[in-house]
Amino acid sequence: MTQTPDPSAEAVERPIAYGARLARAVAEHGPLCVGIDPHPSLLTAWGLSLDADGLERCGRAMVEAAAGRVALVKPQSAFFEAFGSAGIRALERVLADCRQAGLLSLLDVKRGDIGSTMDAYAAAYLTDGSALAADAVTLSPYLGIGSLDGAIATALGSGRGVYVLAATSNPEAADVQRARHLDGVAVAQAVVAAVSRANAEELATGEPGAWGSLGLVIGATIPAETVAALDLGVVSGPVLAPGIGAQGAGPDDLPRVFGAAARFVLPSSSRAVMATGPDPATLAAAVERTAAEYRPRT
Ligand SMILES: O=C(O)c1cc(=O)[nH]c(=O)n1[C@@H]1O[C@H](COP(=O)(O)O)[C@@H](O)[C@H]1O
Repeated sequence: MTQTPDPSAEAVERPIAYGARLARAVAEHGPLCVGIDPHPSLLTAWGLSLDADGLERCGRAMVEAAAGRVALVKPQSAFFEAFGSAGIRALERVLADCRQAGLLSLLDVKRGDIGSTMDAYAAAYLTDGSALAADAVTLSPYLGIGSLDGAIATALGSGRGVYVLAATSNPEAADVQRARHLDGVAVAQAVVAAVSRANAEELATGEPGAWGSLGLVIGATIPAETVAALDLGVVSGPVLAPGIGAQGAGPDDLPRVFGAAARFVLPSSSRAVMATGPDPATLAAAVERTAAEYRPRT
């Protein structure tokens, strides 16, 4: 996995690495990631119209509730794409609000394609000046982890990050992710190892002790057999852990699944938080309460 950005570009102006920016935000606010998943049923429950205007109001209200209370938010692109170009425009506004509020955005797009196509996705999501630019995106490695090399280089070169799916929270995932390579290593573990190696290379040239800019996605609901197939001792970057709240996992599941890597875990909750809206004060209180549940006890 190649992850070193173009050295000539670095010499001109080196942006602050995503891992360093994230570690700082987590130190300030705690590790909770609030998901922005405007399901149609949620728009209805919030009294909003089932169109791009409803989406935009919902998404922007979530940014307002999260800003200054958590380190990052994760808009789910699918719910915006479902409304076509007007939905994409709403997503652009939500991302612009994040930038303005100084709130890190992790755009959940789960892209994974051949390398040349990945370069176009990277231009859309990981390049300064793009209307859809986020601080990080989710990527799928299941066309081969090497197919993500170009997107990873683009992310690192612009001070952004990517989160690579390793062991996801859905029950169907085990067939592929727990399968073993000929040498016996589980597919999900090979993803963990490749991302961790790339982080080690990045960190070798950066601030000691900082987080790597490349993350993993490991569901907080994964079963014991999947946990047993993973060695997370090598992790040195963020681990997004969806599955808390609506999918049933809670704070007590994190040590069971992540062990010593728990210090890198970003628990992510969408529906459980959003269900408390739309009243802004109630929503902000739910964000704060959930964030407090996951902050390390001092
Ligand atoms: O990449 C993700 O965020 C993700 C990975 C995974 O393994 N499981 C998972 O649920 N997700 C996403 O996390 C969100 C789940 O939200 P809630 O179940 O409502 O908290 C959705 O946007 C999912 O697409």
